Parts: sequence; structure tokens; C-alpha cells
Amino acid sequence: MARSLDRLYKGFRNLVSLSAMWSMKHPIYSVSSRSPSVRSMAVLPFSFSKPWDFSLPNPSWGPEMMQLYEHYNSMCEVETEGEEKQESSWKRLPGYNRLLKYATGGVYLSKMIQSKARLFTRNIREPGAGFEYVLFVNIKEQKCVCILQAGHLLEGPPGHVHGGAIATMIDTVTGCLASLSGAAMTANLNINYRSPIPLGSTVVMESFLDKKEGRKMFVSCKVTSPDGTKLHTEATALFLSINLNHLMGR
Ligand SMILES: CCCCCCCCCCCCCC(=O)SCCNC(=O)CCNC(=O)[C@H](O)C(C)(C)COP(=O)(O)OP(=O)(O)OC[C@H]1O[C@@H](n2cnc3c(N)ncnc32)[C@H](O)[C@@H]1OP(=O)(O)O
Repeated sequence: MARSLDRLYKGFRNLVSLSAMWSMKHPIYSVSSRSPSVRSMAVLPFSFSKPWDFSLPNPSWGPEMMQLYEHYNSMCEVETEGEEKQESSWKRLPGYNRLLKYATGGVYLSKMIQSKARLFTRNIREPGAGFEYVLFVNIKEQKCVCILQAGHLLEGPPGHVHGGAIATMIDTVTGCLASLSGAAMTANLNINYRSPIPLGSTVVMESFLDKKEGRKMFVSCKVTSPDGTKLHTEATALFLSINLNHLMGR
């Protein structure tokens, strides 16, 4: 069973990298209209064969989100050094609302794969209402950047983002970085909230792998305004790499 779980995790990672390669080969459509039909029209040809990728632009994205997206997405393109073409160390990660939808694993996985289960950060269907975000990873530098536009359903203090929603995103970004080389779970998360994040605004979340000691990964995260002048939140986290049997309670 351990082998089938490992295959499942590898399958998921392959899906991630294939989709990332696919998205690099097919330029993202430009968002010039605010009409909600723009996204559905543009995505339609692929929606039957591919799961919906939430980390592509949609009409709810404001100019700051689009600008940041284009900036980081351009870094994912192939780098040219003289005549030599080199693969960029930046990758955009596609975002799906289910991790295990396409997995097969028989009876052992039936406990984990529930048809109604959805990834917490991707379960609000209305574009712009919840977490609009894209993750970019740099494997060489062990760094993860997330651009986030926080929607109106994430309110905590009036007009501002809920601290739990910020924590959720920090866990997601640091968790993504910690999981690059295999499954990992959050053991500890420390957060300092420095300045409130207005609803509807866009922020940049940068996460670094500070130290690795055996199974322990010490990761930090900083949330700032797009130009980096305003610090919103700082966090440190401890992740432990796990064998996927851990999720089966074995
Ligand atoms: C998973 C699939 C991922 C797919 C990727 C999609 C990305 C999606 C992004 C979403 C991502 C979202 C991510 C999420 O939301 S993950 C969901 C939130 N996290 C959890 O639910 C985790 C619950 N806890 C556990 O399962 C276990 O406690 C873990 C696995 C963490 C450790 O239990 P395990 O039995 O394995 O280890 P151990 O107890 O022998 O300890 C080993 C060592 O670690 C040290 N230690 C342990 N705990 C702490 C602590 N709190 N502070 C300081 N140190 C701690 C301990 O002292 C020892 O050190 P030493 O004595 O050896 O020196």
C-alpha cells in the first residue's frame, strides 16, 4: 500500500509539472473585458479534457494582480544564454480544487478520496469572491512566491481580511514549498500580523526554506504590498516530511 500511495503522490506531482509545461507552451489569453463570460469562453476548449486551472487570469483580477502575474509568469519562460536555451528555474503551479480526483488506488484510498472533498482555498466558485491566487516556485533557490487578491468573502475586521484567511494562505504557500520534494505536513505555524490587508487588495507572499534538518523543514514567509513597501504579515513554520501512510492513520 505504501508503494501505491507513493505512486499517487508522484502522479500528482507529474500532473502538476505537465500542466505547468503545458501552460508555458500555450500563452495565457489576455483579459481585456470584465465580462464573466470571457473566462468561460476562453477555457471551454480544454474544460472537458483537463481539470479547471484556478491559477489562470480571470476577469475579476485587478491591474495589480495582472501585472504581478505577468511579471512572474514571464520569469517562467525559457531563458536564453547566447545560443543555448535553458529551462527557467521558475515554474507556475496550476491550481485545482481537488488533489485526488484523478487518482486510482482502490480500497485503500477510499477513506481519503471523498467525492465532495475540495481544496479549502479553491472552493469558492465565484471569481474574485474568495482566494484568487497563483503560486510560483523556484526549485533551485528553494523559494515560493504567491500573488494573492483577497475577495470580499474573506472579511474579518470590517473591510479587511480575516486573520484566519491570511494564516490559511501562509500555510498554503509554506506548505507548497515544503512539499516540493515530497509530502510534508505543518507541525507549527507562528504568525505576526503587522498591518491589516484591505479586502480586494493584492499582496505578494514570499516563502523561503531557511533550514532543513532530517525530516524537519524550517520555512519563513513574508506578506507585503505589491511594491514591497508595506509589510503586512511575517511568519515562520515547521514542516515535517511524512510517509503518506501517516494520512491513513497507520
Ligand atoms: C500531504 C500531501 C501534500 C500535497 C501538496 C499539496 C500542497 C497543498 C498546500 C496545503 C498545505 C497545507 C499543509 C497543512 O495544512 S497540513 C495540516 C495541518 N497539520 C496537521 O494536521 C499535522 C498534525 N500533526 C501531525 O500529523 C504530526 O504531529 C506531525 C506529522 C507534524 C509530526 O508527527 P511525526 O510522528 O511524524 O513526528 P514526531 O512527533 O516523531 O516528531 C519528529 C520531530 O519533530 C519534532 N516536532 C513535531 N511536532 C513539532 C512541533 N509542533 N513543534 C516543534 N517540533 C515538533 C519532534 O520534537 C521531533 O523532533 P526530534 O525529537 O526528532 O528532534
